[in-house]
Amino acid sequence: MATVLSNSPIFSNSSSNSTATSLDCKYIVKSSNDELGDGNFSIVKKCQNTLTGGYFAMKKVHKNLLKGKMQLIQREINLLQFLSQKIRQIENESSEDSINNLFDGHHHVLQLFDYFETKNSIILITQLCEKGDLYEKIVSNSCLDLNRQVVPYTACLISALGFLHDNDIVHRDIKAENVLFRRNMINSSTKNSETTVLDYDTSSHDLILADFGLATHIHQNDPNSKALKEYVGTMSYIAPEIVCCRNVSMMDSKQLKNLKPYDEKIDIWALAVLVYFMALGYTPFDCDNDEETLDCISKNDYYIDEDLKDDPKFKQFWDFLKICFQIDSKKRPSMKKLQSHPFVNKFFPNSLSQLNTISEYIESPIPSDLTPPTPFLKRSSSTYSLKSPSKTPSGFHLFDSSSKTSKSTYNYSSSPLTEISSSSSSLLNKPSMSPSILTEPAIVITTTMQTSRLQPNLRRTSSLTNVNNSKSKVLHSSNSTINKVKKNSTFILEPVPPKTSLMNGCLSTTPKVLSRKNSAASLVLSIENDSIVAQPINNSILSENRSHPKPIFTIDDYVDNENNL
Ligand SMILES: Nc1ncnc2c1ncn2[C@@H]1O[C@H](COP(=O)(O)OP(=O)(O)OP(=O)(O)O)[C@@H](O)[C@H]1O
Repeated sequence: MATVLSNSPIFSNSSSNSTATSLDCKYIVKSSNDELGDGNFSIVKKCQNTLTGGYFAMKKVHKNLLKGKMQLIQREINLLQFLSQKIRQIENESSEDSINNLFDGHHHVLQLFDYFETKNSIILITQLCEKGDLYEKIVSNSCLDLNRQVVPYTACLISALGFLHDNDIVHRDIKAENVLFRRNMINSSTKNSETTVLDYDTSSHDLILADFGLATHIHQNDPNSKALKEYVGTMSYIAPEIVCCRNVSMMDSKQLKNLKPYDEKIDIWALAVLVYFMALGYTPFDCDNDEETLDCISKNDYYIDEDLKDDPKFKQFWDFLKICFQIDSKKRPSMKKLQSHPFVNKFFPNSLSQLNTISEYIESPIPSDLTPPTPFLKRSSSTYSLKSPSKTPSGFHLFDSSSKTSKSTYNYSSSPLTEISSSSSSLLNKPSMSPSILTEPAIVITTTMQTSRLQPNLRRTSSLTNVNNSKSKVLHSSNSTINKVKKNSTFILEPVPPKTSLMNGCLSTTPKVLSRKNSAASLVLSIENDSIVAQPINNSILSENRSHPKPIFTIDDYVDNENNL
């Protein structure tokens, strides 16, 4: 893995930085409203490189949130840098045709362009994905169209994960919230002249897998590494083998030794959960409480809607899920094999010829006693509780998928993470199930369930102002139509910014925020000798600012004022 940060003071604590020389920041945030999202550790804003004019996403992680866990953000940067180098290498070595292959995995992995450290924060500059995320898309539409959206999105995710796995990286947090849609690079004139009609949602071309905060290398050289025994991920999406790691921090050395490390197949399980969520609008294993959910995951006990079970339109969908939801991870197919599944194989003309039976997708045939039990319906209206941090050796804890909806507040410190407040909303409203149902799975469908199956996150849905719901032109699909759009692919990689325009891991002044709130200022920012300086409007390189001179704040001022972090 590439070593980064060697020439930088990055990740030292702020007090020890006080004597370090810092460069002027080469990025600005143009408005305090330019927030793209936030996570448990970060706030993400749109920014502009002041030397190139290029737009990026700026992920700002406050050092206070990382006390004692600096290695986590360092691991994320190392992985992203490693992947970005791989992407460029592939692009350089590929022929024009393969560069433009819309469903190539490396096009769908978030690129890191730059990173640096300020007094209070670690900052990552990544590809800008300002077209919303998959979670918003699903929730705002109740569910996605199976053929037009779910299938191409799944194909892109298979490719992206295949790319990661080929490079020995496991993502460990595949979920709708971590699938973003990139800024569309095609200019409007090109778009209008495009005559090709496709039978799938072309926003799939812009799909980007993000958030590598939990990603790690699969083949650890260090035999004592505990990374692949960590209890991490998002509750609804974790595989049975992660459930086995639940009490890892309380295990003695013998138990720990007997605990099998998991591998990249956990991403395949999570992918299947996501495919299910896209198609149906609710997740397959969620129950009243964590205990029940974990129990259902361990038993591979997922809900199948009886109305859809025999619907011919869903045949390949159920079959796809069946081969991915295998308790024994070895029986789950690799991403490569999944490409040949009829559910998605029209997007992979070069995939293996179609495999016919489940056993052809897996390493070994499924013994009859391991055939997944008939799933049953579970409903609840509860809020997930977060796991006690003491159970998580790595300092991570298992984040609940509903945290995105309930916006739980967490108290970060070097002491274990604790949930300090939480709303009661839950993605699913499901009634509790009796213990007898647990031991005797059966399909149970009630009218109540049919009407209340999806009551997601009203807060999120009410604020969906930036969801890209544009319906794509529909009709036919064939390899030839896929090829036709290659020439106008959205997969134009952002040009590599010149080295002089990058911060390259150095210690920096905090990025400036150009606020539009107060128009009284008579100066705008400009660049001289790689530094941002205030100067008369007409001389500014930032043409958009000319008619809107703005007061200048640092991003730390903004964040502190907002009490966001
Ligand atoms: N490159 C990007 N472009 C646009 N928006 C982004 C980008 N990266 C992240 N975001 C937005 O910011 C949110 C938080 O980012 P991210 O998930 O990387 O942070 P995190 O602190 O690691 O989150 P989590 O706590 O979920 O792990 C994302 O859900 C997304 O909405």
